[in-house]
Formats: sequence, C-alpha cells, structure tokens
Amino acid sequence: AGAAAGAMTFGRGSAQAAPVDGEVDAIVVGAGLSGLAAAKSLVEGGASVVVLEARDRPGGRVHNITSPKLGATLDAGAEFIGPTQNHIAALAREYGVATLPTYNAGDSIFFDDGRAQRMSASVPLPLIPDIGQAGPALARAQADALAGFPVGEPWKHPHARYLDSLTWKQYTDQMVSTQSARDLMQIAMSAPLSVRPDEVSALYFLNYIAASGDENNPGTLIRLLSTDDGAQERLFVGGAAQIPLRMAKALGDRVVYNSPVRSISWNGKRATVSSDQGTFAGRRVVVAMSPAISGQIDYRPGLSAARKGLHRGYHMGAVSKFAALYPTAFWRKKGLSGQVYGDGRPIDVTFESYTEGHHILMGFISADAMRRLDHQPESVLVRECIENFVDYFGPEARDYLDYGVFKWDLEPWSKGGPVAVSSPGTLTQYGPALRDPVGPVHWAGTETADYWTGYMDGAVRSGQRAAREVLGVLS
Ligand SMILES: Cc1cc2nc3c(=O)[nH]c(=O)nc-3n(C[C@H](O)[C@H](O)[C@H](O)COP(=O)(O)OP(=O)(O)OC[C@H]3O[C@@H](n4cnc5c(N)ncnc54)[C@H](O)[C@@H]3O)c2cc1C
Repeated sequence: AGAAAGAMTFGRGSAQAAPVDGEVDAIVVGAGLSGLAAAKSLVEGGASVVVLEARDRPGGRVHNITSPKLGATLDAGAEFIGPTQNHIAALAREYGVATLPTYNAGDSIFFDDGRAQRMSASVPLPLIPDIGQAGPALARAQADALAGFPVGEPWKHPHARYLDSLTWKQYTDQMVSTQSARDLMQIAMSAPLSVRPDEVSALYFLNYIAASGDENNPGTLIRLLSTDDGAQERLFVGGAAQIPLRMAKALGDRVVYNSPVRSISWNGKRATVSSDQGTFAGRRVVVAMSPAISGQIDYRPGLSAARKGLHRGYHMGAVSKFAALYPTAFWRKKGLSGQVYGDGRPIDVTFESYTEGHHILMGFISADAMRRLDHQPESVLVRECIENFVDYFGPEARDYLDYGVFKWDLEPWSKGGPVAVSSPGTLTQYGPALRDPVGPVHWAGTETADYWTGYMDGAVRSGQRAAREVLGVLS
C-alpha cells in the first residue's frame, strides 16, 4: 500500500507550511492516543502516513504538567490503568513505561451531607454496606448492562429506545427516593463521566458499564469504580503521557504539530486536508478525536445527516484534576487511603497520586462545580479545593507545598473531559454513524471504541480498528 513509510519528511512544528508534494495513503487528524495508535498500525501495515495535530504536543487528553514551585510531574489528564485494559498495557510494555499500584490501604471515605463514613479501602466504592435503596438500584443497573448487552452498539439493545429516552437521573429516580441513595447513584455515574445525571442518556451509561471489560470478561460497575481489580488499579511511572510522547517520537517527522485541521474535502480519487501548516492530500483520512469536537472541522461535500446528529448530540464532561503536594502522606498516618467519594464542593472524588519523591492528594472537580470554577481565578479554585481536602482529611491539608491544576474545559482542542457523553435520543437515532466512514473519512477516538470507551484503552482500540478499516481499503 503506497509509498514506504518514512519516505516523506515534514518539519516538526515549523512555522512554514510543509504540504505534501505527493499523496500519502492516510492522513490522521489528531495525535491523541487514538490517532497515534492508528498511525502506528498504518505504518506497520506498510502505509505512508502523516499525522496532523492542532497542539504543539502529542497525547491530547493524556498530558503531563509540572507543578509551578517544585517542578513535580503530574498527570493532568488520564492517569490510571486496570485489568482487561490490555491494549494500553501492551503499548506501555512496548515503550518501556512502568506502572505501580495505586495506594489502596486503610479506610476510604463516603462523605455525604457533611458526614464522613469510613469503610475499608478494599470495598469497591461506593458500594458500601449501608447504602439502603441504592444497593438494589445499582444491582439493577448492573443487570441491565449485563447478559448479552450489545457492547459498543447500544442502539441494538432490545430496550434501547426506552433506555435512550431517559437521562441517568430519570432512570435512577424511578428506583430510589432517599437523598443519600440519589447522591450515591449520581456519584457512581459522575465519578467516571464528570457530568450531571440529567445530562446523559441512561443507555449511554449502561453501555459504559458494559464496556468496562473485554471480549472474555463482561464489563461490571465494580471493575469500573474499583481500585484493586478495577480501572483505578495502577498508575504510570513518569506519568501516562510517557506513552503518547514515545509513540510520537517513534513516528518522527510524520507528526506535524501546530496544524489544526480546518477542512477535509474529497472527490472520488483523493481527500484534501487543509490545516494551518498547509494542505495535504491522501487516499484516506482518519479523524481521531471525540465527536464533540470533530464537528469543528468543515467537511465537503458534507457529512451524513446521522453524523451531523452525533455532533449535535454529544458533549464533553467538565473536569479538572487538582493535585496538592505534601511533605508527608499525613492521611496514611490516620489510616486513610486517600480515596473519598465526596460532596463535590468542589471535589467529588479523590485518590492518592504519585510522582517521584512527593506525597500527593489528587481530586476531581466535575460537572457544574467545574463549570463554576472554569472562569474563576486559580487562587479561588485552589482555596476551595484545599478547604475541601480539609473536610475530607483534616487540617493538615492546609500545609501543602505546591499544587497543579489544568482546566480541560477551556482547551479548544478538547473542550472538556474525560469523555464525550450523549444526550437522550442520540445513540438510538445516530449511533451507527459513530464508526460508519463517510467517503474516505474514517472515525477513531475513544468514544468510538467498543470496550473501554472513554478510556485510554478504548482510544487505542479505536485507532487500531480505524487503521484496519483503512488498510482493508488500501490493499
Ligand atoms: C481529567 C481526565 C482524567 C482521565 N482519567 C483517565 C484515566 O485515569 N484512565 C484512562 O484510561 N482514561 C482517562 N481519561 C480519558 C482518556 O484521557 C481519553 O479516553 C483518551 O486520552 C482519549 O484519546 P483520543 O485519542 O480518543 O482523544 P484525544 O486525546 O482528545 O485526542 C484528540 C487529538 O486531536 C487533536 N485535535 C482536535 N481537533 C483537531 C483538529 N481540528 N485538527 C488537528 N488536531 C485536532 C487534539 O489536540 C488531540 O491531540 C481521562 C481524561 C481526562 C481529561
């Protein structure tokens, strides 16, 4: 298929456009994990490839930042990996990025209505014994997401229309009436998705649960929410971003930075992709990003009505991770794991994080709490987060040495995180358009994955699937 990989060179981040003088087999738009995985597979399949990335770095939603005073490396985006996430695990092995276990000893806290309930960290949160109505409701959600659930094609579920007509809030309100049970049902969803329960289709989140496994292990809510044996089991030494950084390095000059793609047009013979670094011609294009931002590109002659419906029906969650660095892991001395399911004022979920030589508490700010803080000065955000840590872990939380935070919602090439969710009606009306190619344009991005959609593993899966599609057409 086409010219030998590496035959073409493009200036990395050059101010001048470096348009192709010939045609490549495939143009990948986006150097997040899905785009990099697609490019890697395409190159391995013998295709000539160029990757156009809007930012000046690879990785997309996987990104290392450094704390301002101490220069400590922090995961601003994706951090954790767990069992059945074998595709990202294989890449980590291949590129020599080691993992270590997330601290999960002592007690975790369920903080509800100002009251802290301690429970053993080995209990998968928030499935604590004392949850009343939430127990049967969570069991029901799990049952709806099991037993032959069409993972990755939820529109094929026998009750798809009904489940996609409800928000997660409507679905759970039918089952629980007490405030604490409502809070628990909300956090079980918003911890992974960072949206309000009335923003997301119930069918979407049931598919998300069903997707938290692999071809041999059905997805479970417990695996989704757990640390041990779950999606938060391990983290990467040096930050998860080591993986995309090394993948991009291996792809070399094929990756062109600072090249936001503005339009993709095609005729029967080739696609023409216009970016801020010039215009590129290719036989196939892989758009490797969330459907909440792929609509920012102009497509000519145009997209299908269903694909446009997807662009309208998906939006990103609102999220930041706030990390505070401490001289000691004082929470451990109190027998605490560092994990909390909290009240969202403004932090709703916390973990002990890791970077060489530092003790870190990391908290997620999600949904409306994040939207409120997005346009507040950072000092306000820091003050509120630290006071929230004081509620959860005690006054020692005020003695932080440094911190790090990154506002994903304000990033034009992400528009939020961790994942794009669909509003009711979107999956049943437009779902198949998630992966259906339009002309020469193929779609990747974690939102198009079957298993582990929303996660790094899903991103890698989706990129490899899109590359298979393209190689199938090229050969
Ligand atoms: C705060 C946070 C925490 C998370 N935690 C975890 C976790 O612990 N574990 C886990 O597995 N996952 C986690 N995730 C999710 C994970 O980061 C994503 O699932 C994954 O990185 C998505 O990869 P992607 O390639 O599909 O999309 P992206 O990473 O969004 O990549 C898309 C790329 O396209 C580029 N782009 C966009 N528009 C254009 C354009 N017009 N032209 C050119 N380039 C463009 C973007 O700059 C970006 O590089 C988290 C995400 C966030 C934000």
